[in-house]
Amino acid sequence: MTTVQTSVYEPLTEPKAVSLAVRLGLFRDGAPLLCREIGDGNLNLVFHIVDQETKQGVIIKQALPYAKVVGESWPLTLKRAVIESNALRTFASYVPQYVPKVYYSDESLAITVMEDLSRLQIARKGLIEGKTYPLLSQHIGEFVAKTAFYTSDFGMNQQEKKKLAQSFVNPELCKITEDLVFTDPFFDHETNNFEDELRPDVEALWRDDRLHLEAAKLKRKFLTEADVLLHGDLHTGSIFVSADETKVIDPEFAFYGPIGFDLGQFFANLLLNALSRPELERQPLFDHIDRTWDVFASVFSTLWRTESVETYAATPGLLEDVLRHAFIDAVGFAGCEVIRRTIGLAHVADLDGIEHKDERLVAKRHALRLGRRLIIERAELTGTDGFRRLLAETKQ
Ligand SMILES: Nc1ncnc2c1ncn2[C@@H]1O[C@H](COP(=O)(O)OP(=O)(O)O)[C@@H](O)[C@H]1O
Ligand SMILES: CSC[C@H]1O[C@H](OP(=O)(O)O)[C@H](O)[C@@H]1O
Repeated sequence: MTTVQTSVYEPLTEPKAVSLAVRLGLFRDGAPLLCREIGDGNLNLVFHIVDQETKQGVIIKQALPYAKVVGESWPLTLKRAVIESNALRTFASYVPQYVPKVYYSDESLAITVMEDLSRLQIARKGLIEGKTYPLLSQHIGEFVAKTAFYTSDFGMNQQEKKKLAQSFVNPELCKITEDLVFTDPFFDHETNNFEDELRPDVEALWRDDRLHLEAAKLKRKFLTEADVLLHGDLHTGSIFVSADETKVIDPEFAFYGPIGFDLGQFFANLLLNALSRPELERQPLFDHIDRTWDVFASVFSTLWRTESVETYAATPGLLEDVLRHAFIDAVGFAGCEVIRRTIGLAHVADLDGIEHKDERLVAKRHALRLGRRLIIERAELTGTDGFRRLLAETKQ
């Protein structure tokens, strides 16, 4: 992967981002440039630089040496910028239509310079506004199927796969997920963050041995299964979308992990949006879950049958076994994500944005019951209609 190493690290400011863009020749000479730092995520700086005449823009994303959401007391590797730019390039080799173009990256500055996607909207924001995005699930199903298959031992040379997996060893970012998704919300941990009124519900989760056992099994999978190259944080805030285009951003958590993980994160964030809506307005979210799984299973199966490099791929029953386990795991991972986005460190605007406190608490209690059942009963779901059923059954 070509990542340049030129300068000594310093966090950029808006004027410095403009100077860098000019130095890199990203704009014509004398272009009237306007730069704004627009990062609204938990970790990084994002500079949007636009030529005021041509309206053409670029994005410079820069990692900070700490987690922005917490501050300097939480140091974090700058290497995540290299992981992010390399993941975007790797994904682009399979599904260029679903990722921003990377123009340049610099390891020392921890920057990725990429395509400006401002013409699109972050899916979480649009879904909160009630938009439906008819192609979102078809595109995400295809994105996950192709990136998973082509980076697996079935879709690429198995020696090359080991080398690729090595280049995506991402211990510090994985540790964040191991803690914030799989551990802290299930125990009385200082990173947790929830309304006082939820304490009895949360304490019940902390005492729930059955839940602990199943969450532990899912965490173990996340820790040990180097199956496919994952995005690693595929929530609706990591997806830009419009009526006809979808682009996945922010793969700094990329690593080799269990095939069901990205699907589970995506399902969970659709469910969190469903929980934030009146019942009668939830159908588009269920439709997205159904379609994501159907497209994923269909594209993955076709690639498996037509392009597999592994002798055993033709063994009757193996593909069905892989898909079945991917689904069960995705359901369980979705349960963990639903719980952590409700009571853990990093929340979602879908739930936190519910204005009326009583309604917000109702939705959050519902989320906790749903997450628990998804984790515990994951192997009993026979298809994506199980999400609908569990959401209905966990209503108070
Ligand atoms: N390629 C892009 N084009 C336009 N805006 C972007 C682009 N990448 C990121 N952004 C903006 O910056 C925000 C934060 O980016 P993100 O990659 O999610 O950062 P973080 O890693 O801190 O979560 C996004 O929500 C979006 O508004
Ligand atoms: C301390 S990181 C918390 C949380 O933030 C990440 O999301 P994003 O970078 O998209 O804002 C990731 O989900 C982490 O778990």
